[in-house]
Amino acid sequence: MIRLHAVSKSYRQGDRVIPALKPLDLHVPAGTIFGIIGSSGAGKSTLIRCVNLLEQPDAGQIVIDGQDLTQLNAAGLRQARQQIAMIFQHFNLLASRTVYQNVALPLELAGAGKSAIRNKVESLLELVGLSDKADAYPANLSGGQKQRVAIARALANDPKVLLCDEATSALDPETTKSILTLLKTINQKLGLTILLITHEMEVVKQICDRVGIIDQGELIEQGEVGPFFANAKTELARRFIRSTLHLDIPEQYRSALRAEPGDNALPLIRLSFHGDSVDAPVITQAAKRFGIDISILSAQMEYVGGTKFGLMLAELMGDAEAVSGATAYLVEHNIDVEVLGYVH
Ligand SMILES: Nc1ncnc2c1ncn2[C@@H]1O[C@H](COP(=O)(O)OP(=O)(O)OP(=O)(O)O)[C@@H](O)[C@H]1O
Repeated sequence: MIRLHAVSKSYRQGDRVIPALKPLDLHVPAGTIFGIIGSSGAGKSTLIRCVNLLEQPDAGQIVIDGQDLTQLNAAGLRQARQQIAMIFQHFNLLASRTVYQNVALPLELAGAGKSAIRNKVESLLELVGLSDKADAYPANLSGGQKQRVAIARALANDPKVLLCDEATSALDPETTKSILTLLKTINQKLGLTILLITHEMEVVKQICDRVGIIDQGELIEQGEVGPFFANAKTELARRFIRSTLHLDIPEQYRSALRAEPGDNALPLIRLSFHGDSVDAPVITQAAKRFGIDISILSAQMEYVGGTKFGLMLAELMGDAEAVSGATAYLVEHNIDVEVLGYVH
């Protein structure tokens, strides 16, 4: 549905050239939800704004539903954009119009008749769960309700593609969940293709089918969400994945933790599981093989896209040689091991 071929973009500030996107290919299959994740300044906004030519790329092709947008004249582009809706972090509603009038606006601009507009707006407000707010003004709505109005408005012209520019970044976690659930419902009910950008891996985890990670204008890794979470290759991807797991060191350990090993000190380690390592009984095997005890302080396992991954905090108890043998054994079995310190 969406194909980008060798799309690149730089900004110019006086004599300075700021590269924002290096030549980049992307394919978002019809009916899927594709999430682009990256840190601040990585190029996410530039990328999504290039997809509907809000930002003009320097080079490359942007093909939506078989049509190369870069080849269209102004009228053709206006027409093509009816198929590509967009929602934003700050909702961009018109403050002087009611909810009903905001959703009706694209239909009015497209020249629809009054009764067609009424039918469409009513069904859209029902879809987003705001039928009772038709006459309210944006100022009297919560952030989540505002985003629901923006979604209804975006769907008014039956687009094939929905672009979401950090659509949940201004919302609290509960509201974020409900908006993401709504986006998934729309994706499934209407077969809408969704491309979203976010800096939160939770968003990807909750609704995306595929994910791409962007760093300094480059799409450095992409794939289906399950395998991506299970076997991310780049350190940046692994860092984003770890950010969805929340394992704190218990306070009593934190205060006893030292950076240097010493006599009778036990290493406290963080194990990251991904891919095949999760199902294998590697922990017990390591303990048996090297004659050590492993005390698990806390663990979090997650299921994403049908695969498991997770983190564990554990203390290794045994002599130094056995502990380092066991650590190497865990690494050999596809587990990332990080020594957080030594408990004295
Ligand atoms: N209008 C502009 N003029 C000059 N440089 C720009 C402009 N817009 C973006 N940039 C630069 O391009 C690079 C990519 O910016 P972009 O906004 O696409 O990143 P981002 O991943 O969306 O970041 P954030 O999450 O902070 O919004 C950055 O180095 C940014 O400073």
